[in-house]
Amino acid sequence: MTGAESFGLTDADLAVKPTVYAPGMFDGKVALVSGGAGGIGRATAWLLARLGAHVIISGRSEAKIAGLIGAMRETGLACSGHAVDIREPEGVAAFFDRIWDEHGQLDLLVNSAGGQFPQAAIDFSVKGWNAVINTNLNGTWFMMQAAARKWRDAGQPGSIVNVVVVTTHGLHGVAHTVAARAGVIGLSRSVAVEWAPLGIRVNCVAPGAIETDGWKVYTPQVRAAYPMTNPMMRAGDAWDIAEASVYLGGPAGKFITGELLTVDGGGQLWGETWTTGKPDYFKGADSRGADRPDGD
Ligand SMILES: CCC/C=C/C(=O)SCCNC(=O)CCNC(=O)[C@H](O)C(C)(C)COP(=O)([O-])OP(=O)([O-])OC[C@H]1O[C@@H](n2cnc3c(N)ncnc32)[C@H](O)[C@@H]1OP(=O)([O-])[O-]
Ligand SMILES: NC(=O)C1=CN([C@@H]2O[C@H](COP(=O)(O)OP(=O)(O)OC[C@H]3O[C@@H](n4cnc5c(N)ncnc54)[C@H](OP(=O)(O)O)[C@@H]3O)[C@@H](O)[C@H]2O)C=CC1
Repeated sequence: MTGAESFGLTDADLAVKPTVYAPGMFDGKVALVSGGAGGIGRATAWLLARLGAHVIISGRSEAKIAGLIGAMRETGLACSGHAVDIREPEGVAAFFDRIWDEHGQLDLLVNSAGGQFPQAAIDFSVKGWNAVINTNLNGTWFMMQAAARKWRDAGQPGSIVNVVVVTTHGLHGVAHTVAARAGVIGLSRSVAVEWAPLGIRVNCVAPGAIETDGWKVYTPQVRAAYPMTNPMMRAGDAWDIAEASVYLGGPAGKFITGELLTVDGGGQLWGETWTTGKPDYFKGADSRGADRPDGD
């Protein structure tokens, strides 16, 4: 970790971190990264720009976007950005109009905007549930549909990568996001078929514990236990997800669509993820208490 208030890779790291990909791989291409000034989106934006793409960065905060654009332009990379709330379909549609006005093309959309707060599902408020579903399911869909309409109307091919969450085991304390991301995964598989005739590929990347500023919603005790989420006994970094997204979304993935790539250090096979802390119940039989309502 880089300090008390900031987690994960810095712009200085991202400007020089070695990559497995060839320079110039995205020359002449335009890529859009939603949540592009966040941790995973930021790494993806740096990687795509370093590989030659003009990268468009979106998010809600103008200030965060401006900071990233300043840092990337200082190193000579091509980028631009706009504040767009993915939950607003009209704003999203206008944003894609602007992209086509300015560039006349888009080759890759990486949907990294998203997030949730940790809470026991039984306590979710209606507003909290809606905030997470609207952000992660509806917002991702508005971005996907707006991109696909532009590609269809322009007769251009395109590629979408949706950054989701691992949904295959009972991820504790974030049931709202698991519901939303399972929706995105199902949606992606369906439109991978519907949009194949349009030359549009749609894939998902499911990160495990990846150290970013997104971790600020978790307590220090919860964060300290994230290495226990997988058999490698460590967190991943945003570059792991950026390189996976580029693999699926770029030329290496040209025969891949409707796929989900899990990048979690083996966490689906072994590990424990407790986003609100490990409940006494799961610490062993002795801590269950005699009054457990198990029907016995
Ligand atoms: C292995 C790790 C697993 C995954 C890790 C990652 O993904 S990390 C990287 C991912 N990055 C992130 O996760 C980034 C951090 N997450 C977020 O920014 C938000 O969770 C968001 C994505 C929903 C933002 O949507 P937004 O701007 O609309 O949100 P808002 O702030 O305005 O709240 C709306 C309503 O939600 C409710 N509510 C909110 N918080 C809590 C809470 N703690 N407690 C209870 N309830 C809470 C509340 O009802 C609130 O309304 P109120 O009562 O205030 O009137
Ligand atoms: N880090 C991890 O361990 C894991 C992350 N993920 C997922 O990966 C994705 C990226 O996470 P990460 O980079 O770590 O988190 P961050 O919180 O660092 O980045 C998420 C970005 O999403 C943007 N965002 C949130 N809501 C909206 C919205 N309504 N409209 C537009 N932009 C929005 C935020 O930008 P702004 O503040 O400007 O609105 C923020 O920069 C998320 O979907 C996350 O849930 C999944 C599993 C694990």
